Amino acid sequence: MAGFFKKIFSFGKKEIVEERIDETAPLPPIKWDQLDALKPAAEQVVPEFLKRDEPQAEIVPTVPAEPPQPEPAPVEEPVPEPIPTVPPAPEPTVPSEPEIQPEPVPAEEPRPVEPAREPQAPEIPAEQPAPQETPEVPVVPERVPEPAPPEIPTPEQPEVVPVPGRQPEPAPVEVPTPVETPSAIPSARLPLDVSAAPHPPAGTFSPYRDGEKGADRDASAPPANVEEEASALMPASPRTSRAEGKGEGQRQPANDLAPTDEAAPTIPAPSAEIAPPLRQPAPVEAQPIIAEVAPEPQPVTPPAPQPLPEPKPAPGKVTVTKKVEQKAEVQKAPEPAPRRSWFQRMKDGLARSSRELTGNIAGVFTKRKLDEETLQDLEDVLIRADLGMETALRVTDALAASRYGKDVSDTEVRAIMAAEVEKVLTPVARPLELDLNHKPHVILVVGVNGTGKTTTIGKLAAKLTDGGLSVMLAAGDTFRAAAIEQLKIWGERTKSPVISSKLGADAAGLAYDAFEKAKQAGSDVLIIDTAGRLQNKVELMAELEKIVRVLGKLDPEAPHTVLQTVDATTGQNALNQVEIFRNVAGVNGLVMTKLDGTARGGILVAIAAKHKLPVYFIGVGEQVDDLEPFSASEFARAIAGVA
Ligand SMILES: Nc1nc2c(ncn2[C@@H]2O[C@H](COP(=O)(O)OP(=O)(O)OP(=O)(O)O)[C@@H](O)[C@H]2O)c(=O)[nH]1
Repeated sequence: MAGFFKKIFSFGKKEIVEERIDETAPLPPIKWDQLDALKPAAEQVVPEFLKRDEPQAEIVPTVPAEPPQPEPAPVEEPVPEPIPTVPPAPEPTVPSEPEIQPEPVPAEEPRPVEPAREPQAPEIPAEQPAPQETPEVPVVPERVPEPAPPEIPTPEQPEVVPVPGRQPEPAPVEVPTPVETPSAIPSARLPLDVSAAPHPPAGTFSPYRDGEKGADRDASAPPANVEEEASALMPASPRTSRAEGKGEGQRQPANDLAPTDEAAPTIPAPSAEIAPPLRQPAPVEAQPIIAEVAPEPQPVTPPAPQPLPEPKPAPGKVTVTKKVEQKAEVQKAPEPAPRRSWFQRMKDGLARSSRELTGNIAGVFTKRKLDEETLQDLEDVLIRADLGMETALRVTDALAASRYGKDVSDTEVRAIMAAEVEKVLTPVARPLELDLNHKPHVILVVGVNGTGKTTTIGKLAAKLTDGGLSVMLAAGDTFRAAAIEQLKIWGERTKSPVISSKLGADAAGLAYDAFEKAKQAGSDVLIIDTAGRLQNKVELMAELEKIVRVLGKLDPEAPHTVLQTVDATTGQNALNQVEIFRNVAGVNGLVMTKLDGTARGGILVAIAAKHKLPVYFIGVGEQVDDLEPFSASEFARAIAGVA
C-alpha cells in the first residue's frame, strides 16, 4: 500500500502519506469499514471532478505522458488511508476537519497534520503546508526554503499536485500556465485550482489557510502561498475576485473586472476546463482570501497606467500653440520691414554697373596725373560701361578742362562723371503726364518681347488705380496665350478690367474694341499691350501701324502716350530698338526695365543722349512697386558711385 501511495502521490506530500501509513499501521482494520462508508461520499465528490476532468480530458492528452493515469484505481485506496489517520475525530466528516485537528497536533506530531492537509487541500497545502511539514520530512525542509518568496512561481505547480486523479493532467498544464503570463493564469488556474480545491478542500481550504496565515504561514512564506491561494481562489469566484484579487490580476484586472461580468459567459465557453472551476470555486468563496491579497496588489495596480493621466500636464503645453502664433506674427513682420527705400533699391540695382565703372576708373587714376593717356583710358572705361561716346566725351572734356596736368583721384573723376551724366539725363527725366480730357487717356505699350511690357503695364496700372484712376487693360499681344493670362492676373491684382480676344486674333481690332469699351465705361486710362516680335520686323511694324491707325478713328490724338520698354540688360542693342519703335509706333516715352542686377545700366544714358526721349520710369524688380519715376540726379549718383 505504501508503495502504491507513493506512486499515486508523486509529489512530496504523497511521500509523507506513506510515513503516516507507517504510523497509523495499527489502525487500518477499523478504518477500512469506515472508509467504505466514506468512499461513496468521496466517490460522489470525485465523480464530479472526473466529470470536470473529462472535459479537461482535452488537456489530458498533453499530460498523457504522465504515468499516474494508470494509477487512478489505486487512488481509492489512498483515500481511506488518510482517513484512518483522521479517525480520531470525524471519519465520516470530510477529511478536511480531521486535517485541521492534526494541525494542533503537529506540535506533537506534525506528520498526522500533513496527511490531513493533503487530502483536503492537496493543491494549496502542498505548497504552503509544505513548510510546516519540513520538520518531519527531509523533502519538506527543501520546501521550507522554497516558501521563501522566490518560489512564488513554483506554488502554482503544487496546485496541480492536489487532486490525485488530476495530478497527471493539471500538473504539466498548470506549471506552464503560471509561468506564461498572468493574464492567462486566471483561466489556466481556474481549472487547475478547481480540480485541486474542488471537493473536500474547497470548504476547508479557505478557513484552513486563514488559520495558517495567522499561525504558520504568516511567519514563513505567506506571501507566496497567499498569492497562490488567491490564484487558486480566483477561479472559484472569477466574477469579482479576480479583478480585485491578485497583484498579477490587477494589471489585467482592470480589464478583467469589466470583462469578467461580461466574460463570465465567455470564459466557460472557451473550454470545459473553465466551467468546472466556476461551479465549485464559487461556493468555496475564497473571496475573503482574495480580499487579503487584493490590498497587496493594489499598490501594484496604480503603477503605470494612472501616471499616464498625470502627463496630461503635457496638454498644458497649450503654450505651444501660443508660440506658433507668435511665429506666425514674426513671419509677417519681416516682410514689410526689409523694404528698402527707392533710392537704395536703385543704388543696389545699379551696384554692378557702378562697381565695374568706378573700379575701372580707380585703376586709371591711381596716383597718376591727368594727361592725354589717362583721358583716353577714362574714355574707354566710360564707353565700355555703355554710357555712350557722347557722354564719355562730355566727361573727359569736363575733367580735362579743370584738372588737366594735375593729380586726380578716382573720387574726383567719379564726381565729375556724375555731374555730366546728370546733365545728360535731366532733360529726359520727366514725369508721365496724362490728359484726362481724353476719356480714356490711351497708353500704347510697345517693345521687344521680354523687355517687360506686360509687367510694366501691371505696375503702372497699380500706380494709377492707387491714385484713384479707373483703368482698363487690353491684351493686344494676341500671339501669346501666356501674355494674355499674365495681363489678366495683373488686371485682378489692380482690379482693372481686361479686354482680350482669341489667340491669334487681330490686335488692331482688339485695340479698337477695347477703346470703345473704355469709353463706354468711362475709364480714365486704357493701357494696351502689344506683341514685340522683332524677328518679323515687317509684320510687327504693320501691326503696330494698324493699331495706331484704328485708334485714331475713335480719337485722332490716340494713342496719347506710346511707351517703349527697354531692357537695360540689352546693352547697345537697346539703341536700335528705340530707333525702330520710335519710327513705327511713334514712341514718345521710355521705361528702362531690369536696371536691377545689370552691369550695363549706362545704356540709359546713351539712349537719353541719342534719342532724347522722356524716361518716365525705371524698373528695378519684378514686384508691383518696383517701378519708380526716373530721377536724373539719383541715377547719375548711383551709377557713378557717389553717395
Ligand atoms: N528683374 C527684373 N525683371 C523684370 C522687370 N520687368 C520685367 N521683368 C521680368 O521680365 C520678364 C518679361 O517680362 P514681360 O512683362 O513678360 O515682358 P514682355 O515684354 O511683356 O514679354 P512678351 O509678353 O513676351 O512680349 C518677366 O519675367 C518679368 O517678371 C524688372 O524691372 N526687373
